[in-house]
Amino acid sequence: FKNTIKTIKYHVLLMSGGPGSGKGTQCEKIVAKYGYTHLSSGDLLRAEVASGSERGKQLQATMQKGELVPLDTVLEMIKEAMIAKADVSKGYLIDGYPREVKQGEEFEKKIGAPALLLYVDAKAETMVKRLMKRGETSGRADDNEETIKKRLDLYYKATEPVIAYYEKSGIVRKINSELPVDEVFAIVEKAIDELK
Ligand SMILES: Nc1ncnc2c1ncn2[C@@H]1O[C@H](COP(=O)(O)OP(=O)(O)O)[C@@H](O)[C@H]1O
Ligand SMILES: Nc1ncnc2c1ncn2[C@H]1C[C@H](O)[C@@H](COP(=O)(O)OP(=O)(O)O)O1
Ligand SMILES: [Mg+2]
Repeated sequence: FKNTIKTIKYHVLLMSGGPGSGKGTQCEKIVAKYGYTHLSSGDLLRAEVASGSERGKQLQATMQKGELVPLDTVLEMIKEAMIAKADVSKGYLIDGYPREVKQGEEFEKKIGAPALLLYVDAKAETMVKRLMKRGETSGRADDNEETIKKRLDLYYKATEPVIAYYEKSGIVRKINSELPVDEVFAIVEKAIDELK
């Protein structure tokens, strides 16, 4: 694995922001326009849960509490998914990782340096409102009031420092996600088009 991952020569974009800020929504639009490979850590974890494996059961319990699953598990999943797409990928869009500074450090060590971090920013009040609405239909075990509160707390405590960590390398672009989806995407497009 180690050697394979080093041959990845395309852009790696990170999508960061709070729960319900609109990461997944913007990722879908990015994939449609730019053809990047979208890897959502949450989706990868939920797929493992859906498989019914023993590991999946443990992950489900952690996610239901709004806590972070072990770093090694999620990084290994992302790495494997990246390698599986290495031949066909035009670039990678990593959604939901890193969620803590340590995850960022390990990513750099084991995979490489990202080209851009899109910081999808919305107010806490907005995020809660969107997640409660999403919860009406998402079927997600973590889209309930109690877990949402924990996820938000953890976001401010563990994930926001990740953004400060990457700001030092000048790759952070802040995206105002209070705007309507298409207006948010216009800002995203600008940030991506500046690459190269
Ligand atoms: N700019 C926006 N304006 C209004 N609603 C939005 C916007 N972006 C996302 N949403 C809605 O908010 C909810 C959470 O979005 P999602 O993309 O799943 O966020 P995340 O992946 O960051 O948790 C979804 O129901 C989505 O339709
Ligand atoms: N990088 C990561 N490290 C640890 N746990 C993670 C993780 N990414 C996702 N998880 C776990 C904990 C999260 O609360 C849960 C859902 O993640 P998600 O689908 O990315 O949420 P959202 O899109 O609402 O921000 O999965
Ligand atoms: Mg998401």
